[in-house]
Amino acid sequence: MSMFGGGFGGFNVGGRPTVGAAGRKGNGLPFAGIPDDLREGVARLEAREPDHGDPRVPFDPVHDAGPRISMSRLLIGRPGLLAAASLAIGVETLLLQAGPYLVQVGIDHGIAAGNLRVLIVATACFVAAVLLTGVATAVRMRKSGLLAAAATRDLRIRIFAHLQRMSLDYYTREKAGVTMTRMTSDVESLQSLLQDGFAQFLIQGLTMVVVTGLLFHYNAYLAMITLVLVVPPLTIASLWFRHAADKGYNRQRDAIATMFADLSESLNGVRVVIAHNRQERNVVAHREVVGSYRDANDWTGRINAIYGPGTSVIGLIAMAVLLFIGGRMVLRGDLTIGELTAFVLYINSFFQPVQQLVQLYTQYQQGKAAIGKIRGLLSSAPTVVSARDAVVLPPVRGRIVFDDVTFEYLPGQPVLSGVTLDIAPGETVACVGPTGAGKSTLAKLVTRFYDPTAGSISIDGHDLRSVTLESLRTQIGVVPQEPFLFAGTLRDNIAFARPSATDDEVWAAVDAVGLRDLVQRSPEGLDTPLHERGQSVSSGERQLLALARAFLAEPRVVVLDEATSSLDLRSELRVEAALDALLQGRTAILVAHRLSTAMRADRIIVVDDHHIVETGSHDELVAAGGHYAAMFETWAAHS
Ligand SMILES: Nc1ncnc2c1ncn2[C@@H]1O[C@H](COP(=O)(O)OP(=O)(O)OP(=O)(O)O)[C@@H](O)[C@H]1O
Repeated sequence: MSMFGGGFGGFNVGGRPTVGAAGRKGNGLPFAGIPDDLREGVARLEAREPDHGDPRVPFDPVHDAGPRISMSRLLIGRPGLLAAASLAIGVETLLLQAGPYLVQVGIDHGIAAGNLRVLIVATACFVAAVLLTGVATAVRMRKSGLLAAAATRDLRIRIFAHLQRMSLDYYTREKAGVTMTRMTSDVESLQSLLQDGFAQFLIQGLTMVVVTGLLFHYNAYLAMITLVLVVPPLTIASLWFRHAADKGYNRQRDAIATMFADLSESLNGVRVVIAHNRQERNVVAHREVVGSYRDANDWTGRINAIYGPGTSVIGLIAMAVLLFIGGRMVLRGDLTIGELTAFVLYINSFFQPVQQLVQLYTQYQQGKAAIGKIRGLLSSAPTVVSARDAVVLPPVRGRIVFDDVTFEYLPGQPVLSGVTLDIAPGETVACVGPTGAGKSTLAKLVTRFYDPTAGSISIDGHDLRSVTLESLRTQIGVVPQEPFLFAGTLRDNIAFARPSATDDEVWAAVDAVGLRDLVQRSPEGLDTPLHERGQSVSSGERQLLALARAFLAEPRVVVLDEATSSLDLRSELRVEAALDALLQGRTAILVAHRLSTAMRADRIIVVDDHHIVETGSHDELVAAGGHYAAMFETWAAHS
């Protein structure tokens, strides 16, 4: 098991980029070093640079190796911060309850006894208690804020690492928006719970204990009446609320996830939406989704609206009853006015926590629902993983063998069945056939995006399942049907599989696919930023960039799913020339949508009805007069 930092060489994820040896030699600068008069300024700047520390996320490519997520684990993850925050909470709570006691002392021993000195001391103590409370609150907020930020940062990285680990089928199954919700709204609701929720929970709970003690200290009889009047109705109301809130908050989290999913789909598909005039319908559909979210909120709002004021009324009635009973005790001389005042003030401090705890319970429910969802995500395992005893695939020559391979996306519905194929090192095999025949699926099996349901695929005699995924994928270059470009520079995109590539190597790849023009035309050359998903380049250029990316990765085997979008003749010729350069000396599997591409291959296989129905060179297949010959005839007649 390797830590993130170790796995990525010189870069410590979440921390500062580590400085290379050359950089260190020159006092942090590669060339002349830092002049003495600037050194102090640089030291100051460096000191101010945020240090993100060690994210403490163990990375395992197979499982999420971290401990099971739970509220208590998140809290005790940073014991120092927790201890400091707890201490501040204790001080804050006790100081907050000093007020009514000092009022009682001021009234009974100051005002009623006519002693100004006592009144002044009581007032001064009151002010001091307020100031100290302020300090304790500040310390508590700072420490719990740090605790929450650290815990949620670790959690975010852990979820992200898990998403990197998941196989393709997960992303086909799960909506991107739902996954985004786990990373955003769910983690945020946990953050607010850790930052403020738990501290308040402790403060209010502790306050109730302290105040109960004080009520008994002032008058046990009155305290007993308070408990008898208040505890039974509060318990019944709280049990009801707990049950109702559990249901409500789970519903709310699901509704948020659905809303995000709808939003992200609309944003990703915005071009199609505009082109097909779907805006109005989409608004209607989104209104439905937002409507269910509103309903979920409405439900939780309604139960809060019953519970909150309900407990208030119980508290205030109890206060009125106690004012009457306590007042009679004062009249009889069993209680001083100061004691009654303090008692009534403390009753208020007894109910306020109940009110607060209601709000906190709401927050706790949200956090608990979020933890459940995150735990569900983290416990889902990738379906395609390196076996425990997997070996590193040595450099291959590139012989690929399909041995009686059957594959089903859905149980009982084979997409490929009994496929047997032997591809020689350096051979280019084009895969043709009708739409939906299973050509792309065949290509995905070679890159181990999926594992065969039955049979096996091997490369140079190694079953794909017996070698590590990393070593397999470094030797297989994939050019997908819809090349994806990332927001970043041209260089970042071309050197995606090998970020350490030198400028010369990047330029060699650019030249190999004939993109020098584009790079030279771009305002900042290789450093020109591309827009998200490469929207700022044409689709032909996107394909060429994807080919350059594969070229630079120098794989032994190339799997290329040809883009279906038609290009103008000039672009098509450029793509074909780039393809020739890429395939030179490599084993290649081409999913060919254009017969002109298929014709250039050493061998063509025709996939239809889950099987390879024909195989041979272009001339052989045309001469055989089968499926391929018919396809070729139709194609020739239309071109
Ligand atoms: N993730 C999936 N889950 C379920 N079925 C799938 C999935 N991906 C593809 N299929 C189905 O498998 C079959 C083969 O799909 P595949 O993409 O391999 O076809 P293809 O021959 O490459 O088609 P095209 O020429 O249109 O690209 C299709 O019927 C498709 O609907």
